[in-house]
Amino acid sequence: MTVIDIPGSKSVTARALFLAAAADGTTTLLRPLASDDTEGFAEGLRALGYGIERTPGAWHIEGRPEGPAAAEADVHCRDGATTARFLPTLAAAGASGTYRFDASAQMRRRPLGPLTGALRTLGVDLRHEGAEGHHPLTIAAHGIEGGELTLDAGQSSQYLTALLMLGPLTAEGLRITVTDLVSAPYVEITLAMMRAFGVEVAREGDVFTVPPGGYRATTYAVEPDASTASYFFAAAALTPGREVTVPGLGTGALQGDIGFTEVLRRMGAEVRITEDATTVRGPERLAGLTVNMRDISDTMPTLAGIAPFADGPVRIEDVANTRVKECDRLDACAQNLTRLGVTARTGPDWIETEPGTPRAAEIATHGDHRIVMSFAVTGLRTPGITYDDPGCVRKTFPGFHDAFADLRKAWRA
Ligand SMILES: O=C(O)C1=C[C@@H](OP(=O)(O)O)[C@@H](O)[C@H](O)C1
Ligand SMILES: C=C(OP(=O)(O)O)C(=O)O
Repeated sequence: MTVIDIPGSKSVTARALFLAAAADGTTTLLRPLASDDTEGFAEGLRALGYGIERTPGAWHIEGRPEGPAAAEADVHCRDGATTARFLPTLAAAGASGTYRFDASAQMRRRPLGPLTGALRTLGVDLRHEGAEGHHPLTIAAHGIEGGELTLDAGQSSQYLTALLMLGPLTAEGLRITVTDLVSAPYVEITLAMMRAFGVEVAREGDVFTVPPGGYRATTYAVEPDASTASYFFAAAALTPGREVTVPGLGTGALQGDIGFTEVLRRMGAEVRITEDATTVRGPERLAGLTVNMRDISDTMPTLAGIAPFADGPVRIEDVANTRVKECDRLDACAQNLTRLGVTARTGPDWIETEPGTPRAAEIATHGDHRIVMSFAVTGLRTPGITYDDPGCVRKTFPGFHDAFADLRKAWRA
């Protein structure tokens, strides 16, 4: 059995930073993720005037229920959509101040129109410099009254998460009716974490009612990142008789991406989930399958990376929004599988692969951490895979290559 220590969850760390910054008091965040996305989030908070101190294994955030301390700020959100969507929302709730937000070239292309539209509906003074619904943008904060909203979160659940977290910072609270929702388990993370910071959201079907009143500071332990864990679980699934155990992700895990292990189970892997750990053991043969990954689409590339080794076709459905992530992931997966000599087809919201024997090639990463990490799993069975930008793993897991090399070494021994 190989025990893997997976760094903290990006999604949980980003939410915790937002909630801690807005809370009344100082929050201690245990085992936060230190990666480009979350460092970018913390840097943005500092630019807005929030105090963050670090001690080994912990970040301490001074909450400011009244909003940013800075009267003006220029915030670069890097390549992180949580930063690019959550931080402007936090700043908009401030009593006064003018804040400009920009992001990487890819993040500028990624949409946030339904979120900026909703903020404007709430009376936020928000101006785009270029295309509507895209970075860069400037917000002139003057507090938010609150009220009713209708939101289409069919392209990204992050719009809904941002508005839910905003709710307690408005004078009257928010009532949000959601007409469509993708990546639904991420909203469950949001609701659970808001509860940990003292706010109970009432939910009736598609309607979320968020009370005013602000957040309470707390001590919060970040669980390991379930999407990151998927590469190690997939590695076990690809290696008959090998086991990977990830402590800290058990039956109580907040992240929906732990559901990737259910996909591996359907393919034949043995999966054991206890209260505080998940273990995957590789089967003799991997079965093909058709699977809907709408809820867990960050793990779509992970499955694409091992799909050629299944003994039947693998078809992944309902993942249209993976086309507006760090790259167009459906096209990037198909392109790289083709480079490896594997037959892959895509449609508007699906990808399908045929069984094959990948051969060495350079992976076109498109700057996407998940493309690198997914094809690193393929590389367990395909010597000679290289990447045009291996360093882009820094977005969520700067230590990935070392951790994966350690796994390979352990299994060779
Ligand atoms: O809320 C979050 O932390 C996230 C939500 C998901 O995005 P979408 O809702 O845009 O699919 C996921 O892909 C992303 O990595 C993190
Ligand atoms: C899509 C991702 O990130 P984000 O949307 O937070 O930039 C991801 O980490 O796979």
